[in-house]
Amino acid sequence: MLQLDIKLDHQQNFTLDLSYTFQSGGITGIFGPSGSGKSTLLNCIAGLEPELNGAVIYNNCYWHNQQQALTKNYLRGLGYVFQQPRLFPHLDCLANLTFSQRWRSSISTGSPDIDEVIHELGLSPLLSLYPNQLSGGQRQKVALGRALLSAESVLLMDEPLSAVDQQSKQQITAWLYQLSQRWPIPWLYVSHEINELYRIARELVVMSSGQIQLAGDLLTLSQQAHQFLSSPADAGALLVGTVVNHDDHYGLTQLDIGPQSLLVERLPFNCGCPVRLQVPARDVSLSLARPEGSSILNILHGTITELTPLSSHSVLVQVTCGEQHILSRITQKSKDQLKLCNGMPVYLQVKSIALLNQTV
Ligand SMILES: Nc1ncnc2c1ncn2[C@@H]1O[C@H](COP(=O)(O)OP(=O)(O)OP(=O)(O)O)[C@@H](O)[C@H]1O
Repeated sequence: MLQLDIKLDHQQNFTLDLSYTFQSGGITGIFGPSGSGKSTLLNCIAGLEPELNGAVIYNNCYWHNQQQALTKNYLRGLGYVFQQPRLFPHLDCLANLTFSQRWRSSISTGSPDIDEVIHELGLSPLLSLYPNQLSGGQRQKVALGRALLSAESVLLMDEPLSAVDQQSKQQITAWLYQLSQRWPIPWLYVSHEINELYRIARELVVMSSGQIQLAGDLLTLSQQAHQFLSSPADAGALLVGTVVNHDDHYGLTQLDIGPQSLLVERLPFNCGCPVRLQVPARDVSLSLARPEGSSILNILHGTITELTPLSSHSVLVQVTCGEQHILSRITQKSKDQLKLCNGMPVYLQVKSIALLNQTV
């Protein structure tokens, strides 16, 4: 457990001021606009902010109290992936990966060994290469591996996959999620991509102007996270479903989301498997009567629970279906023509559904 009650002034331009407890086990996603203080928060934990005031307490041990660092940063047992990979240029990949292992006093339960890190990050062909022989994405993977192999107490990850291609990103986030389930240490993961956090996080912290605006269980907070997106086009709902049936003839899988079902492209999971799904708001349309003769397979019904103007021309509509919420982005004109308001029953046509994670 990592407890923070901290304050930091950066030359009177910016103040970080927050109190929060990061639990062990499961990833806490840190989200917020540029300049909201996400990196500064990680640096405070890492002992890299000399002006820090307040308390940083790891498992009842004060790392920092008031204006004094009580545990040197290299003795905190941290794994830290910085925004820039910061590899040692004179060491090859293998030596970079293993560099910090010599400082480890113990190996924490559930942590990965070097073979697993090399395999999961696809580093085998790179081991004898030097940082200047690597692409940006490859350098980031080595930095991630180095952090995972050096961490004993806390993992700090500042946009660790921002330079990695989409396919590798999906594979790596799936692995990091599994890892976070078996390795019970606090794990802070900064990303600008809310979908990346929807894939891996258990908790979400949303920051703005150096303060925490929202914090708690990811599934609960995902309903409000769209307020903080820089682009409304990214808005989408996070849903939890369960595999109930496969239709091999049509290559489809049926997922239950509460009392209603969705059909998605055939998934390689057994019945009963829980999954996290994302439904982009731009791919959900609304109608007052059940649509007939549509090629869209997924038609749900629910009740409007929130209407949020996104601009003078578009509106984000939250529709509650059982205990889950789906977002639909429509035009202001459609909203006016249909006379949509809170409490109104509507049908939703869902055009696309993305699988985020194989488990909840
Ligand atoms: N050493 C410093 N001296 C003065 N101001 C700083 C210093 N480091 C950061 N800041 C300021 O602190 C604020 C928060 O910066 P920080 O890097 O923590 O934001 P962030 O949320 O991580 O942003 P991004 O998402 O762009 O990485 C910014 O206004 C920045 O200009």
